[in-house]
Amino acid sequence: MSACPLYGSIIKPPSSSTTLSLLLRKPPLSCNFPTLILRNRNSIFALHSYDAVSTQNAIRFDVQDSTATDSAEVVVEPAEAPPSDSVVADAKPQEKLTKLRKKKVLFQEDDDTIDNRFKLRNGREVFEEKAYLVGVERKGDNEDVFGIEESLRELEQLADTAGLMVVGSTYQKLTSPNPRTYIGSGKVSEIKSAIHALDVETVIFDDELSPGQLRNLEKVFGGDVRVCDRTALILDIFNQRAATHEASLQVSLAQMEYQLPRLTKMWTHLERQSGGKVKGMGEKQIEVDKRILRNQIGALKKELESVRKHRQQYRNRRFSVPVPVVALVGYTNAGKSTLLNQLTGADVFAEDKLFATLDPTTRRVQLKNGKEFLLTDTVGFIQKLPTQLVAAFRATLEEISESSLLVHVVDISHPLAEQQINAVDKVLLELDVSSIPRLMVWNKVDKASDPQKIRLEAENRDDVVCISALTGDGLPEFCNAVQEKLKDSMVWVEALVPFENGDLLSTIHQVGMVEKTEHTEQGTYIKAHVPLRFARLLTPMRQMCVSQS
Ligand SMILES: Nc1nc2c(ncn2[C@@H]2O[C@H](COP(=O)(O)OP(=O)(O)OP(=O)(O)O)[C@@H](O)[C@H]2O)c(=O)[nH]1
Ligand SMILES: [Mg+2]
Repeated sequence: MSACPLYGSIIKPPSSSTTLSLLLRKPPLSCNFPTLILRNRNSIFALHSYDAVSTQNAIRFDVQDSTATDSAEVVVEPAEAPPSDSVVADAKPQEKLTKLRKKKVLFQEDDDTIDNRFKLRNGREVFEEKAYLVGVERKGDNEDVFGIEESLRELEQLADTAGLMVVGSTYQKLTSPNPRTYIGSGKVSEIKSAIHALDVETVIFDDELSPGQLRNLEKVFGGDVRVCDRTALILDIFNQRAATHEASLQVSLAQMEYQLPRLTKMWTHLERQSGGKVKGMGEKQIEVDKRILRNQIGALKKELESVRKHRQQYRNRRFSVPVPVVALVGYTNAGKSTLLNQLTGADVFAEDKLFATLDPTTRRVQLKNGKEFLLTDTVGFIQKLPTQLVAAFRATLEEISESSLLVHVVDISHPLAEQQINAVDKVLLELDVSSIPRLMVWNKVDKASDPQKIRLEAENRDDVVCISALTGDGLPEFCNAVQEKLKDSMVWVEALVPFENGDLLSTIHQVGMVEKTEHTEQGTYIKAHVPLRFARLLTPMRQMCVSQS
C-alpha cells in the first residue's frame, strides 16, 4: 500500500478516555478514500474514511480505544492497493509505516472552541479553518487587469465558498514572483509572524505555485500550516460541489493532474536521510507513486469517455426534435441559474457563492407566441481558471460548442464587469466557439448604482439586452432578442409541405420563424427561417416547391 502524499492534520483531540474523536483536516488534494493509521506505543490500528463522518473539509473518525494517548502518530494512506509490481508491495507493515510521513498529534484548542468552528452550510457540516491570503502585484503588468486588491477580494470569496474563515491578507509588489518562495524573504517572515499571531491554519496564494515553491513555503511555515494556491482552492470547491458522477470524475481527473508534478513533497524526509542526495528509496517511491497516479489518470479518462458516450447519445436524441439550443455562459455568480429558473420555473441551485453550478442543466423555454427553445445553464468561468479544469470540463462545455446561440450573462452591477467580460471571452476563445452567434445580457440592473444610465448605454448598442433575472425585468425583451439572434443562425427555406406531413408543419412553427403560409392543392406552401439541421429534412419538399414554380 502506498502513502497518500498529501494529507491533513489532527485538529481535534480525543474527547474522552474511551472514545477517540479525531478530526482529520482534509487537504484540498486529499485522496478520496484515505485510511488513517493511528499508532502509539501499544497499538497500531487502521480506520477507513467510510467509517468516518465526512464534512466538507474535515473527516471525523470515531473510535473506541482506551489506549490512545496524545502522543499518537498519524499517517494517512489511500485505500486502494497499488499494482502488484509496486516495489513497496512486499514491504513488512512495520517498515511501510516508517516510510510514511508521520505527524505528532497536537492538541492546542479545547473542545468548545473547536465545536464553535463547525458551521452548517448548505445542510453540511463545515469546519471553518483560519486562512490567510497572499498575492503578488506585478510591477508594470498591464495584463493583470483585475488589480491585486480585487483579485484578493475574489480569492476571499473563493475561500468563503470553500468553507474557510479568512483572518487576514497581504500582498507584495514584485517585477516577477520569486522562483523559490513566490514572495520575497521579508514577506515570508511577515507572514510567519501573522501565522503565529492569528493562529492561521492555511495560507492561500493567489497564483498557481510551482511544486518547488509549495514545498519551500511549507518548510518555512512549519508542518502544521497547510499551503495551497488558487488552483487547489478552486479544485477543492469543485470537489465539494460535484453532485453527479460525471462532475466527480472530471474533478478527480483535474485534481490528479495537478497532483502529479507535486508528488515529490511526501518523500523529502527520505531524501534528507540519504544525505540530501535524491537517490535511493525516496526516489524509487516517487516513481512508483507517479506510475500509480498515471494509471489512475488513465482509468479515469477511460471511465469519463464512456460517460461522455452516454451523454452524446442523449444529446443526439434531443437533436432529433430540432429545437434550437441556447447556452448561458458567463462569469461565476453572474446570475445564469437565476435566469434559467425565472424563464423555465426550473429549480437549479442558485446562490451568492462562486461556482454554484457545475453540471449543465437544460430546460425548455416556451414563449407566448408558441415558439420554444432549449436553454442550457453551464459552469461559470473565473479569471486564472486552472487549465486542468478547462480541459477536464471540456465534455461539459461541449454543450456550449453544440449550441445555436451563446448568451453571455454579465453582472453589470459588479465593479469589474468589464474585466469579467474579458476573462469569459478568453475562455470562450480557448473553447474555439467563435463561429457561434452571441448575445450579451447585462444582468442585475436592479443592483447597479445608476440603472437608468446602464439602460441608456445598452440601448445605444444593438447587441446588448438589460435584464434583472431576480425581478424578471426585461425578460420579454430578452426572449425577443434570443429569437432574433436565432433567426440569424437559421437558413431561409421555401417548401411545399404535403398535407399528410401536418406534424412537420407544426414543428416548423415551433422551431423556425415562419414568414408566410399558403394552402395549395398539393399541400402547404411555407416561407420560413429554420435551423440548418431542419432545413436538410425539408430538402425534398424544397425541390417540390421549385418544380411547382
Ligand atoms: N440583485 C440581483 N441579484 C441577482 C440577480 N440575478 C442573480 N442574482 C443573485 O446573484 C447570485 C448568483 O446567482 P446565480 O444564478 O447562482 O449565478 P450563476 O451565474 O449561476 O453562478 P455560478 O453557478 O456560480 O456560475 C444569487 O444570490 C442570485 O440571487 C439580479 O438580477 N439582481
Ligand atoms: Mg449557476
